[in-house]
Amino acid sequence: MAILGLLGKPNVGKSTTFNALTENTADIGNYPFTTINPNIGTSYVTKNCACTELNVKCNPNNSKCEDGIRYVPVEIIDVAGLVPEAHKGKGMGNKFLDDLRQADAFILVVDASGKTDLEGNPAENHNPIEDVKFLLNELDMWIYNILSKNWDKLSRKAQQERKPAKIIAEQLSGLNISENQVLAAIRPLDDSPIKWTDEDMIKLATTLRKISKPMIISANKADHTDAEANIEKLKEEFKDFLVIPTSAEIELALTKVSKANLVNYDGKTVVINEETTKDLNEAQKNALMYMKNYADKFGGTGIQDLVNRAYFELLDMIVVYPVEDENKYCDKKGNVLPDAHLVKKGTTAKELAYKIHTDIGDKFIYAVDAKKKIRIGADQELKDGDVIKIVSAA
Ligand SMILES: Nc1nc2c(ncn2[C@@H]2O[C@H](COP(=O)(O)OP(=O)(O)OP(=O)(O)O)[C@@H](O)[C@H]2O)c(=O)[nH]1
Repeated sequence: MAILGLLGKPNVGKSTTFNALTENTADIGNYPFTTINPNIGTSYVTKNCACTELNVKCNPNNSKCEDGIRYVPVEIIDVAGLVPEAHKGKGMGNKFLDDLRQADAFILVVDASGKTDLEGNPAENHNPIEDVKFLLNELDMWIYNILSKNWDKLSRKAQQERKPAKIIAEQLSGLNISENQVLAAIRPLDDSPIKWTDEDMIKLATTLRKISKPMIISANKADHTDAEANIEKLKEEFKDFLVIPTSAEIELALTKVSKANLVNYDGKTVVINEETTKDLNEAQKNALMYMKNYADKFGGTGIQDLVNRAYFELLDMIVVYPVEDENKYCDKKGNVLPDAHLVKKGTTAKELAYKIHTDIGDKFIYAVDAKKKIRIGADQELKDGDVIKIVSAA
């Protein structure tokens, strides 16, 4: 399962983002994560549930469905504030950078209001472009440090065995970089690894970071009056990145008032509950109105978009529904569309079988596309929203 990492300097709203993303997840279902690390939390992606298209009522098990929207659990890791030179150990940098190793994609949180300097201290007119640049540099230097450990010895070995990509992929194991990806990354370099300069190695680290750690920029504190111009600057400067304006503070507050039944918030629009809010004081009513106006104007706070776009666009994942009965779309116990699985686009029917159980994969015979009621073979690639029955001898 892919993990999303939240990354940023101190005081940009990372914890607020993390809390907003993980606040509402207690009732999602039996998610498969067992971690007890306090900075790892469960959030979810949202997707139109297959129950609407099939016109059935579902009984989710590993996820939740509300008003035709499926909430599929995902893991988020919050990496404590990064400061410049973290890769040299500044501000407990290396511990945090090691946490990052686990993440498959990042949300890079910046303060779009420009009210915090590079170290996270209060400031005026700080340019958030600088924040993105230093964070990317920290990541590059972190990979460079791993890459260059024992490089004298390793480069000679790579030279002798003529397998530099294999040796580098091993050196970076844990970063999820395949030998083929390394091969593409080292193509512009000299054939002899012992001739690679420090500059070559830093460039290689940058290329490998781009390959292995895709990222979205969260332009947070977008509710602040000074944010708009900075958001435009970020979009202009980082055209290759998705830049999403967010207000973690409003999202967290909306999640809480929604839990308290004061509003109905579906992630996009806010409906104030007249009944439960009638005894609130003027200031409280104004606060609700302010949040409602913000969410209505921007179609939400951007926070859920971060997760959805990270999984569906950066990581290129789709949602599929394994079932045991292709006519009733249910499992053995009669639960309709019980499980929603997030899988990489390109996953085949047999690979899905392996994700369900090794035995089911080993003894795979064929699969059925339950929507079309047709048989599909082991190598058939699944499509988003597919409902799949696996037939196996297990
Ligand atoms: N206006 C506004 N303020 C925000 C927003 N998100 C966070 N803040 C405020 O920014 C400050 C820092 O937020 P945190 O979530 O603690 O920031 P952090 O990045 O986790 O900071 P560290 O824990 O030091 O790494 C707090 O005062 C928040 O209330 C937002 O969307 N809008």
